[in-house]
Amino acid sequence: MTSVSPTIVALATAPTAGAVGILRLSGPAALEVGRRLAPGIPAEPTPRHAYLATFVDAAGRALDEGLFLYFRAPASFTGEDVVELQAHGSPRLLQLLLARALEDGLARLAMPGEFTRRAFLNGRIDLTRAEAVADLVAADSESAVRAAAAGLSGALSERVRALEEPLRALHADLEGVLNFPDEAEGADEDAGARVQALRAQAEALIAEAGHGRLVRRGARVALFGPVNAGKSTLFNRLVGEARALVDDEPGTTRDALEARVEWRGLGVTLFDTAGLRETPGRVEALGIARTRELLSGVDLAVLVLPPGTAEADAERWLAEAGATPVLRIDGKCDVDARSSAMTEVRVVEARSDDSRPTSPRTGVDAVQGSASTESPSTPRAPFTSPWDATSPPGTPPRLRVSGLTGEGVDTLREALLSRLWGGGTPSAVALVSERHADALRRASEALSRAESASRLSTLEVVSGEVALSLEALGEVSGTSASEALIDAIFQRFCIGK
Ligand SMILES: Nc1nc2c(c(=O)[nH]1)N(C=O)[C@@H](CNc1ccc(C(=O)N[C@@H](CCC(=O)O)C(=O)O)cc1)CN2
Ligand SMILES: Nc1nc2c(ncn2[C@@H]2O[C@H](COP(=O)(O)OP(=O)(O)OP(=O)(O)O)[C@@H](O)[C@H]2O)c(=O)[nH]1
Ligand SMILES: [Mg+2]
Repeated sequence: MTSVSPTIVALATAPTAGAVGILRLSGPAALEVGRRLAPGIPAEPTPRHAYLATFVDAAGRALDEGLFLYFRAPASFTGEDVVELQAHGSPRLLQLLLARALEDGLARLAMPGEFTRRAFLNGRIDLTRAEAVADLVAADSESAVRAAAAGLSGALSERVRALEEPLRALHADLEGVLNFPDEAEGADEDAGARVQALRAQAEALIAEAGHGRLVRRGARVALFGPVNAGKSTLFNRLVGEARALVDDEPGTTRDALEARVEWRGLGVTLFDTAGLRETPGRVEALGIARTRELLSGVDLAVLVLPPGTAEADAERWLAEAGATPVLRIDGKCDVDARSSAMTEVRVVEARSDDSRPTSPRTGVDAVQGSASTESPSTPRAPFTSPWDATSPPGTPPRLRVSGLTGEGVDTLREALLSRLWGGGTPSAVALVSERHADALRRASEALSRAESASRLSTLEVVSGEVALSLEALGEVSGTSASEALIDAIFQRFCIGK
């Protein structure tokens, strides 16, 4: 395969000015083309040795002085001969070098992802690792970097293999019993149990796809609630900059605003939205319509309620989020509730000598695990804890936050992370993509059919389903990926990768 591939060339670095820019060649003519650009290089250069060389144009005029690297097949990234010219990072200079490399027709421009595709086709990396290369290039948060790096070193690949190998062994056992019933007698005995165990493993991987998506594209969190609740003030506080306009006039925010932050390595896109109210003006109503649309597409909505909000109103605002999970908080908690209070708050306050709920971990608004900076068992004076000590017994405590003073904001951040992520750290995740999850689902479904067939049907049927499951799994690792699937995967890469 290596010897018939045409030689490809592309810039391996971004087409913007940088300290160094790299032109990379892969294929049988890589060295020849490379030496035309760097004639001072010996005909048989030492592999992996960095030569300082003059790069020249077709007329032999110097274009740059840079490093020349040769990797001899198969000990290279692609498994083919690879040559790199590491030049100064002028985009124009690199264009000239690229044009020169193409000039004699010995090499053609690489297609997107073609270097990595060759690494895959030449057996250097499997499909999940090739995908991790693209994930790493696209990573824009620490958790995305770490998860992709884990994928590159084989985290997902190994888990898929831990599924694929026993499944293949099972298939071989079943086929053995079917084809050589005498020799292989009994090899199918525990088939049902083996299938079940493998299916559980597949399901566990599928369950990680949600986290994979969060890590890959970051979480989306929107602040919403009635006008003037202090959403924009809180947004600015969470972002750490005065991004949103704040004013005491209700209806200040019209267009939703977004900002990207990184919390504990997790990328989070925060949205500030137009406040909701019953009788908005025309333009404001448009903003409110946008708020509703946005709420339907986020991972988590934060309902910011001003002090003294009546429960019936709170319920109404809650409903605006539709199916999106909501974390409800009491905003402007620095304001003395008594001055702005409505009846409900007074009723609750009359009971403020009630002991705090024993655990804030129950219910939807709870902070889980060590993420909470507030120990639920520590007794505290009323109004100093970010957790509302005055919540009626039996209801989950609500977080009290002030965007103005910053009170409760750290706890809110942890509560958001814990709701988005649950326990553990965002970095320790296998990046299961939608593509992987889809193939794993098909593998799991086939196993489920195999499992019932093991009770109700013939061994042929069981074995057939196990084979289907293997085929679906092979789409994850690449062992049975079709040309079309491989095309689709590598087209997402950038040129030069
Ligand atoms: N300059 C440069 N930096 C780069 C790359 C590159 O191609 N060029 N890479 C491109 O993505 C990444 C490094 N990936 C690489 C992966 C394998 C091999 C390689 O030569 N593998 C051989 C030998 C292994 C060994 O010596 O341990 C092999 O697998 O046989 C090289 C780079 C990131 N940095
Ligand atoms: N005391 C106090 N005042 C606050 C707090 N947050 C906001 N405010 C004030 O409340 C008013 C409204 O604040 P915004 O942050 O603009 O409220 P909003 O929810 O974004 O309002 P709209 O965009 O109009 O829906 C401003 O005068 C803020 O200074 C807070 O935590 N405590
Ligand atoms: Mg606002």
